[in-house]
Amino acid sequence: MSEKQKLELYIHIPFCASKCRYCDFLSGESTPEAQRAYINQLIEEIRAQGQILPEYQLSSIFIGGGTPSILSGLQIQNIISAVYENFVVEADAEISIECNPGTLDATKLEYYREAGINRLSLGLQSADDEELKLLGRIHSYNDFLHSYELARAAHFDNINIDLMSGIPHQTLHKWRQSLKKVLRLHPEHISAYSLIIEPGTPFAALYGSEEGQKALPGEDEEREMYAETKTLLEEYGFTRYEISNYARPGKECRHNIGYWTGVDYLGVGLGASSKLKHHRFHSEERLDRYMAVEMHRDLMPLYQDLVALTVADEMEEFMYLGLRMTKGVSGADFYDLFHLNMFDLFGDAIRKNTALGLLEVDTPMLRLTERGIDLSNRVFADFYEVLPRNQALFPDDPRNLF
Ligand SMILES: C[S@@+](CC[C@H](N)C(=O)[O-])C[C@H]1O[C@@H](n2cnc3c(N)ncnc32)[C@H](O)[C@@H]1O
Ligand SMILES: C[S@@+](CC[C@H](N)C(=O)[O-])C[C@H]1O[C@@H](n2cnc3c(N)ncnc32)[C@H](O)[C@@H]1O
Ligand code: SF4
Repeated sequence: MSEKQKLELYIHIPFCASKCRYCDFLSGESTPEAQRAYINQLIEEIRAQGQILPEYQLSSIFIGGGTPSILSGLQIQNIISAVYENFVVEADAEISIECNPGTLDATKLEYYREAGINRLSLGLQSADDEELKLLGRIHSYNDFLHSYELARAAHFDNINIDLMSGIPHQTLHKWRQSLKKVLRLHPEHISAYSLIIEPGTPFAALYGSEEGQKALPGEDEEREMYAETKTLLEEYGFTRYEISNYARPGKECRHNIGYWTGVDYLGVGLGASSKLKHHRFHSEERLDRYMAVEMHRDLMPLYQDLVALTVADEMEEFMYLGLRMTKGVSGADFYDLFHLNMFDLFGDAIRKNTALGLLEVDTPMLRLTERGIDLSNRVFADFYEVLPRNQALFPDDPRNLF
């Protein structure tokens, strides 16, 4: 029997208790009936996808949202059972679920464990109650502590905590206080994101204008927060392995590493993104239309913005996604995948950014410098749509026809 290919599965749960004021992810309030109907449709989709992708086996499953922990433990278990019934799942697969503080209880956690979930991601965002209120979160720091203790009591030994810096009126001191409170709990993983003011959110109306921006920490302060995060977390035994992600040894998130290293992934549920068989697409984003897809008949109505990736697209992705990781990208891995020399192919971008002190070469690795991490978007832009898209470069690849 031929060996199965590696696939990661993302499962989207688009429900939240209430909408946070900064968030533009695909999620909203709903009724228990709507949630039940959605889960039935999601399970139909999982069945249908399992049937058309028999050549794959799952190395990770990530249940994200929205707020997956708003569902009952049994509902989550039913979703995961459907995955096991329709896909081959590797024995040591990483199975994560995102949980919001204040929505967990011991029973839900018991169901999660029984279902095989082995990693929890808790969205704390801030350990300061004033900041939580300003963000529009439903929980207090004490609610979070309670959820965290329940998770430990249920023997979860791989817990991530999401935090956000750059919150309006946040100072370096306050950020440090949040980090320290969290570090005292000894989680295995911390994601520290910078708040992005997303168009169309209440935060965009409040803080998007020139006047509003004055409430946000300035660029220098943000950079200081960033530097402080690394210093403090390293003191506590964490390593930064990606621009926003820190882990204790061996606790890096395998699912997210897959996104940055070009592993195929399938997203199921409303608006989920996929990269599969040299194509990129995402699922229908409108709930009524998602619910109307006849999963057992034809999945095509589900797929939006389907694009075929050329070899050049995949080479560029290898660079600008791989460079997000602090260890960088390997010229040897590039050669194994594409049979070309990464340092020649991207010579201009590499020379320019090494001269600027933003990239460093440590053969066979190429990685961002500390300064390069601060200015990563500038570096990534030099690897985006720079290769020629013609037959001459890759004469044998059938994907050039696209
Ligand atoms: C989409 S949420 C889902 C998890 C869960 N509902 C929660 O909020 O805790 C995943 C993470 O994205 C981050 N996030 C959401 N909106 C963001 C924004 N505008 N800027 C930066 N990070 C954001 C938060 O840290 C959040 O924990
Ligand atoms: C911002 S990340 C947070 C991960 C977290 N820090 C951790 O270590 O587990 C997770 C969010 O990204 C989004 N996401 C991840 N994979 C996705 C996919 N394939 N399609 C759509 N959204 C996705 C979801 O909104 C999910 O809540
Ligand atoms: S709980 Fe998470 S997904 Fe829901 S609105 Fe808030 S940040 Fe967005």
